[in-house]
Amino acid sequence: MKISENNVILQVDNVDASYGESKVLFDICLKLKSRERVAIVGRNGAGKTTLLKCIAGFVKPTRGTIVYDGMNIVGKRPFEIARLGLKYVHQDKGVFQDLTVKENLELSSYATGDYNWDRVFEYFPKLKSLINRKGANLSGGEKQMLMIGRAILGNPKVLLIDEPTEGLAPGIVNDLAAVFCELSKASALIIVDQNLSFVSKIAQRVYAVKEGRIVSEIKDEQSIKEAAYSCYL
Ligand SMILES: Nc1ncnc2c1ncn2[C@@H]1O[C@H](COP(=O)(O)OP(=O)(O)OP(=O)(O)O)[C@@H](O)[C@H]1O
Repeated sequence: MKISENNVILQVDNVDASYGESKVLFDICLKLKSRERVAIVGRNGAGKTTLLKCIAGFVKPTRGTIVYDGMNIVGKRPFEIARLGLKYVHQDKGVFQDLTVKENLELSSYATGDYNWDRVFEYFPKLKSLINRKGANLSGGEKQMLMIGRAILGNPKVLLIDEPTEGLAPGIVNDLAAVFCELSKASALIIVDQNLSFVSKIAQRVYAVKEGRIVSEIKDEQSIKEAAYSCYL
């Protein structure tokens, strides 16, 4: 592991990104320390998912650098970045619908060489009882558990998680908050979420994004919720 002295595992500097002629990210700079929990908030279409996709290699920035574990990863392909230990949990994809929970986990184990499913079941005991159920027949919350469970195989250093609470009941959202705090003992997390009460429970720092730019960085836990609202105005 090459984590730098100040413990920064991921550093994004001056990143721009476009879809064709349409520029959606402007001069994005952010950093993430080892085992830190950072949230990104902002309105629909602000560019949050695009930012995660740039970091994970699905969208290539038109400018800037993304240094992960001491290495500029711009231009690397998503599977290469995942193999280096930086995993992206998509907003609505990631569970193979026709495969069972077991088969879904097997695919990730095959890719990572990590067959320690006990760790997955420690975080998400319910998955054990659903082991033979097909992905298509899982509830939204169960799918979310499976996607995160798959992502933690291989012990990633960084997890990027896109809208984990979307469509989930409040009880499950609370459980997820506890799981994320536990997960961050092993991996640093960047979570994109519009649920500000969830964000204020889990995030140690928040970046607010508006129209493709980071408009504020909020470090004070007391004011995370209040300040995060500013990017919705
Ligand atoms: N594949 C694409 N091709 C063209 N434009 C895109 C594509 N994906 C996203 N966009 C546009 O880029 C902008 C940023 O989208 P992005 O999905 O990153 O925003 P977001 O903040 O994650 O939004 P949401 O909260 O609704 O998921 C939006 O204007 C969106 O329409």
